[in-house]
Amino acid sequence: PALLVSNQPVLSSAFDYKWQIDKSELSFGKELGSGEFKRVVAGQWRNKVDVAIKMIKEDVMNEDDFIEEAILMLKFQHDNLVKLYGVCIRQGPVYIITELMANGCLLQYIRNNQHLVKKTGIILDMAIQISDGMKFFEQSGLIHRDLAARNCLVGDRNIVKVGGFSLARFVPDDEYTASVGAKYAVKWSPPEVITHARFSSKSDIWSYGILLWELWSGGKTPYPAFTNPQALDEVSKGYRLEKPKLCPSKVYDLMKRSWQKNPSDRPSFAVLLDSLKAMVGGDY
Ligand SMILES: CS(=O)(=O)c1ccc(C(=O)Nc2cccc(-c3cn4ccnc4c(Nc4ccc(C(=O)N5CCOCC5)cc4)n3)c2)cc1
Repeated sequence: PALLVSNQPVLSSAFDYKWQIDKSELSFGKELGSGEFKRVVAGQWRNKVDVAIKMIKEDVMNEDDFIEEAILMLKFQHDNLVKLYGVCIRQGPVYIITELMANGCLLQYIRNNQHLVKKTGIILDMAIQISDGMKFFEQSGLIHRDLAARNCLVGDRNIVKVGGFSLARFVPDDEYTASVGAKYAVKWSPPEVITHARFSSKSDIWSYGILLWELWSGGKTPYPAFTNPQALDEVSKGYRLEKPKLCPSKVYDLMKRSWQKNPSDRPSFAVLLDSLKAMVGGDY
């Protein structure tokens, strides 16, 4: 059941006063990134708290979906999920105010810090933090649907959190088929999502396996030699990403388990987390 808010009164009841931020209390800094539907700008709240301000691009995205993301962030808080501070819902376009992650998206961070790939302990810890956040998603009955390095964020001291809840949805009780033909990240999606839009925590697990590959390959795009259609075709015939040079074989084993064709043959985030934690200290 979607947490759809259809109009202002419902909206303001969804976010009681303490979650509502007055725009006049915000100061705006540099643009951090901008996507098709929204911009993200650094800022300050009451001139003392560093924040990231997500602004919906006027009329290209319906506000309800945007608000739904904020409601999910509000209801599901965890140390490894980007924290919601509040929303601005009056005074024009809606803003989502979150904690500012000082080092930006994980994909760019890994690309800009290639030396990290040689530091197995640091990359392993990043992988553990993300699987911790995703285990919470899994246990909450939430599906992220767009897990990738580009949707994770890096704070200070290599703290990593899962962000980009925009496509997150609840686990469907029935056969969930999202609007077919909707735009998904092909190279991060398992076969059952591409062919039947059948999302589940097991499709998030597949994406997490791809994310592990991104981490250990220094932020390369998966299936570098293939276009999206070619990758689709090869994967459906059983082809899988090779082990990145610096990736420990035990981690690669987890990637391959995450890419089992049959969703129920893939591990849970709880199992992945325990397996990764057992590797800390060098047993990989
Ligand atoms: C210049 S680059 O390397 O090509 C590069 C390109 C893109 C990005 C990026 O993070 N994009 C993006 C897109 C949507 C939302 C978000 C995004 C969403 N957020 C939610 C909470 N916090 C953030 C946040 N924080 C950022 C983003 C960028 C920087 C920054 O300016 N950096 C440059 C210097 O090195 C540290 C990072 C610092 C904090 N960025 C971010 C970061 C670096």
